[in-house]
Amino acid sequence: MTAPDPVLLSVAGVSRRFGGVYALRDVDVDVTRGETHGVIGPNGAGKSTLFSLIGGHLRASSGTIAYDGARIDRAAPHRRARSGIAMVFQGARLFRGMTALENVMVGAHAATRAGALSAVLRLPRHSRDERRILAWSREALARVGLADWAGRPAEALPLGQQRALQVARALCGQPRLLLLDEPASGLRAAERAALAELIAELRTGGLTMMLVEHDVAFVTGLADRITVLDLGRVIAQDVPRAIRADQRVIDAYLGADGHE
Ligand SMILES: Nc1ncnc2c1ncn2[C@@H]1O[C@H](COP(=O)(O)OP(=O)(O)OP(=O)(O)O)[C@@H](O)[C@H]1O
Repeated sequence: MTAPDPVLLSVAGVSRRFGGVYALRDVDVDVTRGETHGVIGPNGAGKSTLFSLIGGHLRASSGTIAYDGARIDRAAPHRRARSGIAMVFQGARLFRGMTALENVMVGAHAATRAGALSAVLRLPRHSRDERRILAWSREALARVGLADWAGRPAEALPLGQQRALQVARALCGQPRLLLLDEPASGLRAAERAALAELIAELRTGGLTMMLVEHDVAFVTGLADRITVLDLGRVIAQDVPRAIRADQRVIDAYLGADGHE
């Protein structure tokens, strides 16, 4: 028997143009199973574009994206989601007027055939599906440390817990690849630390993740490897310690003293 390919996601030679401007140019990124892969770069470097290409919300102008050994670059976003790619979008909203648990259940419905709309409308559903979704959702809430918040209105949660709730929503589809787009933005130091702990726990549990962040210290503390983008190109790809010492990265991004 052959061992499974260690690479879960392979972005190869990917470019994306908007008009005459390259948002990404000839980008290669491999994410191995179980890895936490950081993506950093200054404003406009192409980080969000890369995520949108992986999630299927944008199409590449050229290049290929493979996931679990198969090309996905022509697949619609919902197909990618069902194959196990989950995203926490930058600035994603929660459903107001719903509890934390209901918010997660809507996410679970979106990841199953039951459909998010029937969840929102509370239409009659197969009770077996329903029980399974309830169990997954409770499990996802517990996994992010929000079990005690299940019955509270989502909008009443502090910002740090709202971010954790978004992670729970992504987790309840039982993804194999979780993409996090600037999950720490706007959080205070203590909330950031709690989120970092949550991501570290998910990593220990074997989940493969891609983490886009402006906060370089946040990424270097969590990632196994980091890809640095600048003006749409990969300028470095290495372990965090090497990234911090890389002269091209310091020049482009980190500043002379090695900090952002
Ligand atoms: N829909 C679009 N139409 C035209 N240009 C775009 C579009 N989306 C992105 N761009 C351009 O592509 C480049 C990369 O943008 P992108 O948002 O991916 O960068 P980023 O690294 O995520 O930046 P930030 O850190 O500010 O979010 C930028 O020059 C941006 O102006």
